[in-house]
Amino acid sequence: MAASVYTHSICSLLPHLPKSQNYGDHCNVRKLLSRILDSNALRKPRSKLNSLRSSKVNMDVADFEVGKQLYLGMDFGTSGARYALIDKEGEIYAEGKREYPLYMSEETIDWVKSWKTTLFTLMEDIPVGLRPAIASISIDGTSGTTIIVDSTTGEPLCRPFLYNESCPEALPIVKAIAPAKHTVCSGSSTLCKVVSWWRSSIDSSKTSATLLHQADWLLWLLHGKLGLSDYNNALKVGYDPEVESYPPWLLSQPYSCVLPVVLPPGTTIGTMKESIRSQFGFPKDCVICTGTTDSIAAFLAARANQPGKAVTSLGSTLAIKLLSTRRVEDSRFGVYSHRLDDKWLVGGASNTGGAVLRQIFTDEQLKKLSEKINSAEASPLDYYPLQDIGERFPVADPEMKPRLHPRPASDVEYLHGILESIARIEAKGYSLLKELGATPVEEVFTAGGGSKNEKWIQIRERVLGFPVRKALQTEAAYGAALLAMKGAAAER
Ligand SMILES: Nc1ncnc2c1ncn2[C@@H]1O[C@H](COP(=O)(O)OP(=O)(O)O)[C@@H](O)[C@H]1O
Ligand SMILES: O=C(CO)[C@H](O)[C@H](O)COP(=O)(O)O
Repeated sequence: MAASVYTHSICSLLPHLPKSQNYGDHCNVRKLLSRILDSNALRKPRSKLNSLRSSKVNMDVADFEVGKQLYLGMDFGTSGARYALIDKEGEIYAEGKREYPLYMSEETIDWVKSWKTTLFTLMEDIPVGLRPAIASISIDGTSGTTIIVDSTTGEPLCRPFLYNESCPEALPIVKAIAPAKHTVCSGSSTLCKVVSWWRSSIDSSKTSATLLHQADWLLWLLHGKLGLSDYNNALKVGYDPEVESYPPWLLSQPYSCVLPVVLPPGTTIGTMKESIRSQFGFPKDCVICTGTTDSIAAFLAARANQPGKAVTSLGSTLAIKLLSTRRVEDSRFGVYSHRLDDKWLVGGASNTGGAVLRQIFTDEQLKKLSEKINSAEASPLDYYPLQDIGERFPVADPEMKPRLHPRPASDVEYLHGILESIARIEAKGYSLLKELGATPVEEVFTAGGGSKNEKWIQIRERVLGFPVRKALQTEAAYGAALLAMKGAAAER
């Protein structure tokens, strides 16, 4: 028992490893722990582990026009959280970011405490002089990050299941009830996580539980109404955004009692809790709106509004979103469609991406080495960059192994090979969407931390074969702020 508890606790340390994987035969648990504690994010001495901050006020508060309304978006990504404060013209008044502080208890990261602390730390970073003008707030989070909470208190009943964790033991049960190739038929789906929790929890928890996603839970902290989600976050538990309801095959399950009420993204839920409002100096009519997922917020930020336009989020993970007039889903390849008003955002999320780069290079090294890459030349190196075993898209294979060798003597060549290999995965993703019937891609905008790498954009344009450029707004927090603006407009 001790071993399994310990393994379980290590699992939450290494979110990129499948939850139910038997670490006994994969690696020494101590080695896993030393790896996460040695990673970039944890190199600072414990005393320095308070969250690192950067923020920018783009307008002089003294010039702020009285009566003007501002809209606050917050993005809770993989490695940290950001906020953007904009006006109705989309002008950024202030923005900031915080890395997640790591709270350890018995070798386990307390992600819920980290996210909650980061939420209120970000709110403290917002210039006091601008807070009275904030009309509405929305939040995006990582998709499929699942928190089962007590329906009365909102307190988590177990540790969260992170976005890229997999519960393969639940997959046969889900496949037995869902239509073939449905979005939930993936080990990393929210429904597999709910089934996994349901099978392992005691009866008393079952009757008093509610499912929330990361963004839902953070928004609940601000508005205080439990059990509300949006149809982007709820997609992977089985909600059908086309008919705006859960399907009968899901409602007939015993665990359907935990399912949240689902609203469109950017819907006003209510005003901010008075205790928080008065503590931070927000206005009495500041409304909290339903959120979305991080890669959809990044798409919204890019303002790509024509079918055929796409956004690739080069964050910790590679997520692609193509605006299509046709809905496509095929869990065999990790392809699903999110609804965006009357169109569909077709795509998927790979486990490749920036987090693999960060395991090998610091951001400063990435910048310096990238400058030396000849982006016009194809790299002969063929990798499949993953942090560890398991891939979600464009191949849904929980057993896929990372391939990052042979490593050349030159770090410039090595980085070139990794960036080009990730570009090939991106290209495979877009050609797969076309094969499955989505509107063919014409142009790709780039969001996320990797969007600052001009050489990578040039490599990707060569590999993809169509125009690739950096989005005007590359932060998902900007997209969440646009959702807040939508919610406030609906209130007027
Ligand atoms: N110059 C760069 N070139 C390529 N990738 C970069 C560069 N700078 C940062 N990154 C990558 O950006 C990622 C962070 O992007 P971000 O959008 O903040 O991620 P997330 O929100 O998913 O945590 C890191 O994993 C890092 O490797
Ligand atoms: O990789 C991820 C974290 O960054 C998420 O899976 C990402 O949100 C993609 O999910 P979705 O396509 O549902 O937005």
